[in-house]
Formats: sequence, C-alpha cells, structure tokens
Amino acid sequence: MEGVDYLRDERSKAQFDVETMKVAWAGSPEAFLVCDRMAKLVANDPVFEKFSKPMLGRKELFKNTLRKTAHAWKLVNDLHLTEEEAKWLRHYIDEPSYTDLQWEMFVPALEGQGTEEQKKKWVPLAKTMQIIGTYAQTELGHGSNVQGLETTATFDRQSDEFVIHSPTLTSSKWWPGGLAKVTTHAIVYARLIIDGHFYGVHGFIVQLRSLEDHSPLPGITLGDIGMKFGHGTYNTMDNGVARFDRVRIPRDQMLMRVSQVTKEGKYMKSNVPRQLGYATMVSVRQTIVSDASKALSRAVCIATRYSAIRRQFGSRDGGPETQVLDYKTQQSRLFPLVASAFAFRFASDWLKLLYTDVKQRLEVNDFSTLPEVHACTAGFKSLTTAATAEGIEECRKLCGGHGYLISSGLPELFAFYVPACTYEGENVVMLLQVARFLVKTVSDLGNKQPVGTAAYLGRASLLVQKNCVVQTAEDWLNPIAILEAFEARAARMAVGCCQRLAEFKSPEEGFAELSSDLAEASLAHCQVIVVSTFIRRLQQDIPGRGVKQALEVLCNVYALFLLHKHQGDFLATGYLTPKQASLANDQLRTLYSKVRPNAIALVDSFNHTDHYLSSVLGRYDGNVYPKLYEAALKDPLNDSDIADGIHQYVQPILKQKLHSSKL
Ligand SMILES: CCCCCCCCCCC/C=C/C(=O)SCCNC(=O)CCNC(=O)[C@H](O)C(C)(C)COP(=O)(O)OP(=O)(O)OC[C@H]1O[C@@H](n2cnc3c(N)ncnc32)[C@H](O)[C@@H]1OP(=O)(O)O
Ligand SMILES: Cc1cc2nc3c(=O)[nH]c(=O)nc-3n(C[C@H](O)[C@H](O)[C@H](O)COP(=O)(O)OP(=O)(O)OC[C@H]3O[C@@H](n4cnc5c(N)ncnc54)[C@H](O)[C@@H]3O)c2cc1C
Repeated sequence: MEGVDYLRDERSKAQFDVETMKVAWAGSPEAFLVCDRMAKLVANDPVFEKFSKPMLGRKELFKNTLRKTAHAWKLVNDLHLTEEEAKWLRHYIDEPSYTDLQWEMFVPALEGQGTEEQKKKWVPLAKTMQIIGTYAQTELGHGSNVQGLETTATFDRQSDEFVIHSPTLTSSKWWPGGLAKVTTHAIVYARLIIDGHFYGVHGFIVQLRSLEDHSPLPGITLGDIGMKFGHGTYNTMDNGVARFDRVRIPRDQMLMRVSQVTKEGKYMKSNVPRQLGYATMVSVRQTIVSDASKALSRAVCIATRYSAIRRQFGSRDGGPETQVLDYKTQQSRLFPLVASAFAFRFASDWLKLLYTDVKQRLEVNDFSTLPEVHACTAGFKSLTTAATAEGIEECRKLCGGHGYLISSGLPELFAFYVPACTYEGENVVMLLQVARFLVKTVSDLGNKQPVGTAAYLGRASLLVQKNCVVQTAEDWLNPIAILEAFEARAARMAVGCCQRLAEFKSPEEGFAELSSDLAEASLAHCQVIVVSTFIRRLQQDIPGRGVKQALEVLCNVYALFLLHKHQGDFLATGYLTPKQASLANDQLRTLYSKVRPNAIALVDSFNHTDHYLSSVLGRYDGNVYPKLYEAALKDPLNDSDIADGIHQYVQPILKQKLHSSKL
C-alpha cells in the first residue's frame, strides 16, 4: 500500500460525520462557509503561491509580501468582501504583513481610544487604506513596562501642538510591524508632559511619511530592526525603529477618550479608567487565542497524517511494518495536542463572546467586568501560546527527521509562531497580571462573592477541605469529578499563595518573592476555565453522527492529560491520592484507543487546504514520499551535479599531496 491508500483506509474508519465536525470546529454553518470560501480563494490564486518563499532573500521576501497584500486588497474591493471575510483572507495568505497591524491594532486603537470626533475623522481613512498605520508602543529599552516608556509628548500651549521627542537611544520605538518601510501613520505611545508635569503614557496619532512620495517626514528617522528568527516567516514584515526629533502634531491628535488636554493646557480625566488606554491589547490578545488553535491545528494535522503513513518496525514475515500512529508513545504525545487544538478553539469562541460583551459595556461606560476580561485575555493568551509553541515543536519531533525539512512545513510554522509567546504581553508578565486578579479575589472573599470565571473561588473554603471521590478509572469520565479536581487544585494554589503573602512585610515584597508560585497558580486558574468551557460546550446541542461522542473523548483527553502533566500540583495540594492520579492515567490510555480510529478524520475536520498547510508530510492525499523526493529535487543545489565552489574549494583538497608525516 502507498500513503494515498493508508489515508483512504484511515478515513473509512471514522466513527463520526466529518462534514458536521467541520461546522463544529468552525463555530457555525455560516462561519464554516466563510472560512471555506476564503481558504479556497487563496489556495486557487497563483499570486498566493508560497512554496518558493524559502529560496527568497530578505528584500525579495518583503516585496513578495507587498505584492500579495496589494492583490489581497484588490480582491477585498473587487469581491466586496466583509471585514470578517477579509480577515480570513489575510489568515489564509499566511504571511505576516503590515495589514495585520493596520486591522488588528491601528484601527482598534482609533476605535477604542478615540473620541467620537476623532473616530469620525480617522477610522474611515484607515478602513479605506488611505492611511496605513501601526501601533508604536514598545521601545528599545522597554516593552513589558508600558509606564516605563521614555518617548515624550510635550504640550506647547502657544502653537496648540504636542512635541513628540525621543530623548534617549533607549526611547527609540522598536518592533512595531510595518513601521520600517510601509506605514504612513502610527499610534505613538508617549509620556504626556504639560508645564513640566508628567501625566502618564498616552497614545498620539503621528504621521510618519509623506502621502505624496512616501519619504519620512522631517524630524523622523525610520529603519528596519533586522532579520528575525526563521527565514521566510516574520522576515516578510518590516518591524521597525523610529526616532522623533521634536516632531510637532496638532493637539487633537492625542487619543482623548480616556483623558483630554484642553487648548489652555488643562489635563482632564474623564470618568473612564486609565486601563482603557490598554484596550487595544485586550482586543488583540483575544485574537491571539483564536490564532493559537489555528496554528496548533495546522501542526497536528501534519503530524497526524504523516504518522498514519510512516511505518517503522514490527514487520513479521515480510508483512507491513507498524504505523507509527499505533505506538502508544506517539499517541500520548500527539492526541493531547489534537485535543488541545479543540479546547483552544472552544475557549477562543467563548472569549470572543466575553470580549464582545465587555466592548458593548465599555461603550456605555460600564467598566465592571474589565478586570475579569483583562485577566482572562491575558491568562488565555499566555496559556494557549505557550502550549501551541511547545506543541508545534513536539509535532516536528513526531515527524522524525523529515519534520526538520522546510518542506514539512513545521520549522517555518514554529518560527512564525513562537514570537506569540512574547508579543502582546510577554507570557510570564501576563500570568502575573492574572495573579493580581486572583490575589484580589481571594483576599476579598469575606466581603464579595466572586462571579463569572472566578465564581468557583467563592467555594474555596469547601474546596480546600474536600477530597476527590474517584475510585475507578471510569469515574474519571465524569465531568463533575474532572472539574472539581481542577477547581480544588487551583483554589488551593491561590489560597496557599495568599496565605504565604500575608507573611511578608509588604504585599509588594511578597508578590515579588512568590511570583513563580503565583504564575503557577494563575496557570491552574486558566486551566479551570479552559476545561470548564470545553465541558459546557458539550452540554450544548451538537448535531451529526458521532460528533458529540468524539468531542467528549477529546475533552476527557485534554483534561486528563493536563491532570497527568501537572499531577505534582494535584498531589501536593492534597486533593488527589497517588492511586487516583494513577487511575486518571489508566483512563487516559483507554481514551487514546478511542481517539485512534478517528485520528485522521479529526484533523480533516479542520478543513485545512494543502496550500495553507504548505507541508509535503501533511498532504491531504497522503502522497508523501514521491512529493518529498520531488520537493528535494527543486532545491537550487540540485540545479547541477557539480555545485558552485566544488572546483575551487573541494577539489584542491582532494588533489593535495600530503607529506608522509601527516598521513
Ligand atoms: C489574520 C491575522 C491575524 C493576526 C492577529 C495577530 C496580530 C498580532 C500582531 C502582533 C504584533 C504585536 C504587537 C505588540 O506586541 S504591541 C505591544 C504589546 N505590549 C504589551 O502587551 C505590553 C505589556 N504590558 C502591559 O500590558 C502593562 O504594562 C502591564 C499590564 C504589564 C502593567 O501595566 P501597569 O504598570 O500600568 O499596571 P499595573 O500592573 O500596575 O496594573 C494597574 C492595574 O491595571 C490593570 N490592567 C493592566 N492592564 C490592563 C488591561 N489591558 N485592561 C484592564 N486592566 C488592566 C492591572 O490588572 C491593575 O489592576 P489592579 O490595580 O486592580 O490590580
Ligand atoms: C514579532 C514581534 C512583533 C512585535 N510587534 C510589535 C508592535 O507592532 N508594536 C509594539 O509596540 N511592539 C511590538 N512588539 C514588542 C513586544 O510587544 C514586546 O517585545 C513584548 O511586549 C515583551 O516586552 P520586552 O521585549 O520588553 O520583554 P521584557 O519585558 O524585557 O522581557 C524579558 C524577560 O523579562 C521577564 N520580565 C519582564 N518583566 C517582568 C516582571 N515584572 N516580572 C517577572 N519577569 C519579568 C520576562 O518574563 C522575560 O523573560 C513585537 C515583538 C515581536 C517579537
């Protein structure tokens, strides 16, 4: 049999209806149709070809992306695509570009932090791409610590302008996408100074380049920050540096929803919290969670299909060898990642609802749920990006040596994905934000009953006393038992941290000293929410033959895999006995056997095109070896039998006459 037959055979074993699972993955029939249409539009358009990317130099990579982005924008207009469709189009084009910043950060910053008047002026310009903007917050010297930014915006009462200035080398804006060569405008974050007084960091709309000839405006120095990790992925993007030498902008270009500066130079705070200035980051963190499920699903699709084709050992009497997918070790590394992709997908759907709700509330100045939403977006961003980055690397290893080839699609996916652990809030820094929320919630238990995602902490006094009642491996299939185990472990970790914090001279000192434990407690809290979201999703109506059952198996795999991975926490907090932890692991092994017949159908449900996967190993048709061979032959080194440099550098060595002493 060939790879093609192996996958056909695997598909015939599926115990659920793949077409309905595709809809469950996409979120709704409508969402599925949009994704499917956009995926095919990109896959069938030769402009979006990407197999030649690994061979391109930096300048060509960048120009190639400009060309694709211009073509995409033409399609958006010619086909009258909605914003949702245009977002999927960008997603499937699969190349970081300045438009990510335009649509994910520049427009949301204008919309979220601008006044009605500012929005009326700037948003239409941005949405029609008459101006192209970026989000210029990070500096050479500070990224995580936004309040530590050094760029200044000094109010000049006489001219009614702000003077934007980079006073030090470390104040140079550093990293913003599109800044180096493309963007005409930026939201520049700077310390506001009026009459020598500092008023904190605010966003300012600054024009960077001439709209006539694209040259940098006077006083502005712009450049690229250099090549990044990997080859053809983030190097398509011109992440940039900007320095400002007393650049003047009109007063009405300070984003003034949160606070205003009057013509007279009076600083006025509206009744919105200053954290609203961070709202763009909350919006993008939410998008990043959804992106995590997409990136992980892509990696596991490649690794699962290849694992069904790859055979090693186990041949008897000349019969076929064992599919590596049948090895329990392969399953225990791969199936939790398949389950995680689904878990993150459902978590991101839920987070989107939470975010839509807070957005509506913010519009009418209801800030009550902002701390919880901030904690959830920050925590989920950290949990999902860390697990996805590790998962992609694991998938590379699951593909053995071939996983290291660029043609497997995995090295470039990894290089593209890993910065998600850093940008939009470094992952540990984000967990520490969750920790602040947890400590506040636990410390306030006597006065205030927690709600929403923290509601379980209202039962903390009970959860720290109760013990797990599981007696058999089957008991671990009960969602109530699973959820209580996660809640008890998280509550015990949070309460434990709070008790120890009280032993320090000051809360700040305690927080710093216990920050590792607090980050672990935060992760445990986020896991409660992801697991409970998965369980709640299964309580909804899920149509289609066997779809709900297949998802139930994955939900249990996800939860019990986490329980096994973090069993140290579960045991140390005393909720579980070693016997119960071991029963969970027994159940996990049984669950892997239930995933096995559905493995290929599950990854088919992601509906990924071969174009999107860009992987010879993950091809839908399974025709791996001939195509791997074909791809290798296309390498420029194979253009001739005698490569450049052989005559010059190798032959002289071969032909040298060695002295006998060197033999
Ligand atoms: C189709 C393709 C799609 C692609 C989609 C992806 C595109 C992505 C492109 C990626 C490009 C990358 C861009 C960037 O990276 S932009 C720069 C991002 N930078 C950061 O994320 C910086 C992280 N730092 C911070 O957010 C803050 O500095 C930090 C929160 C760490 C600390 O802030 P600060 O010093 O002001 O505050 P405190 O810790 O003292 O907190 C004060 C209180 O405010 C609360 N808080 C903090 N942040 C928020 C928020 N965002 N919303 C609401 N509340 C917030 C905090 O919890 C404190 O509350 P309490 O006092 O009650 O504890
Ligand atoms: C590909 C990419 C694209 C980007 N695009 C943009 C963009 O468009 N616009 C923009 O403004 N920025 C952008 N950034 C910058 C990005 O937002 C920052 O790099 C990020 O916020 C992390 O900040 P940092 O680099 O200062 O890391 P640092 O904060 O210096 O982190 C270094 C280490 O210190 C630790 N650390 C820091 N603070 C604490 C703390 N309080 N407690 C414990 N540990 C701590 C971190 O955990 C980390 O291990 C981009 C970055 C990348 C990689």
